[in-house]
Amino acid sequence: MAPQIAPSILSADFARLAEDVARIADSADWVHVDVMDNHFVPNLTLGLPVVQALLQHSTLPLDCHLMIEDPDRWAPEYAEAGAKSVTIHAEAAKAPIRTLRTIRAAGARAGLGVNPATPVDGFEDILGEIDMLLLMTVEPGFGGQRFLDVVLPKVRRARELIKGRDLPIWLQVDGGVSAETIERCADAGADVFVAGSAVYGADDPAEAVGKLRAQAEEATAKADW
Ligand SMILES: O=C(CO)[C@H](O)[C@H](O)COP(=O)(O)O
Repeated sequence: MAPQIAPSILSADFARLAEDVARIADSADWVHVDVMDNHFVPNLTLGLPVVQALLQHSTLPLDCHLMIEDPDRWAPEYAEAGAKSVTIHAEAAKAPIRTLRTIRAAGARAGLGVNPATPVDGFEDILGEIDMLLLMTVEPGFGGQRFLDVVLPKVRRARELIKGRDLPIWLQVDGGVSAETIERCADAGADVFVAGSAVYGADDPAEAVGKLRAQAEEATAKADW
């Protein structure tokens, strides 16, 4: 799959979300929405009502990343509301298989997210339930953090597992993805790139997306996976 860019609105202006989403509508593939509950992560952002409102204004599909304590309860609601991708965290879900299946049944792509210190090998047996694996490349909770290089071997390992099973699973990296780090992520095997501050911190967010995409495409073309 060609690399996809998913700007995170965590770094957008929360008072002008619809306008900030419109700024990347012609250049990005997804709008990445960070839902945080101040329990799973030490930050509070937005929830279902804001996602429902954004769905009325976005021409891009929404990729909802639930950094919340009870994803089993809430994930199906995001999918039913119209989010095209819903990611739950492995560290938080109590019934991940049931929840992933419910997300799919509601017509959305089912994502499983893991924090930097969570290994991916334990999830090999449930890869068939997943449409996207999200590897956090910072500790979740805040935008603008420094990329954790220590996660790159896990990106490689995840790509190997996906390839070994010949499954059409997307591999997303999230956190500290920028012009400085995106090539290393693509080289290791990522194909969906979340970028918050690198996009919304730029003077021209659409142009920033285009540059990130070009870098990811070039690195992917040279990669050995
Ligand atoms: O999930 C997140 C934080 O938990 C954000 O999506 C992520 O950090 C994006 O922001 P940036 O690109 O600035 O790191």
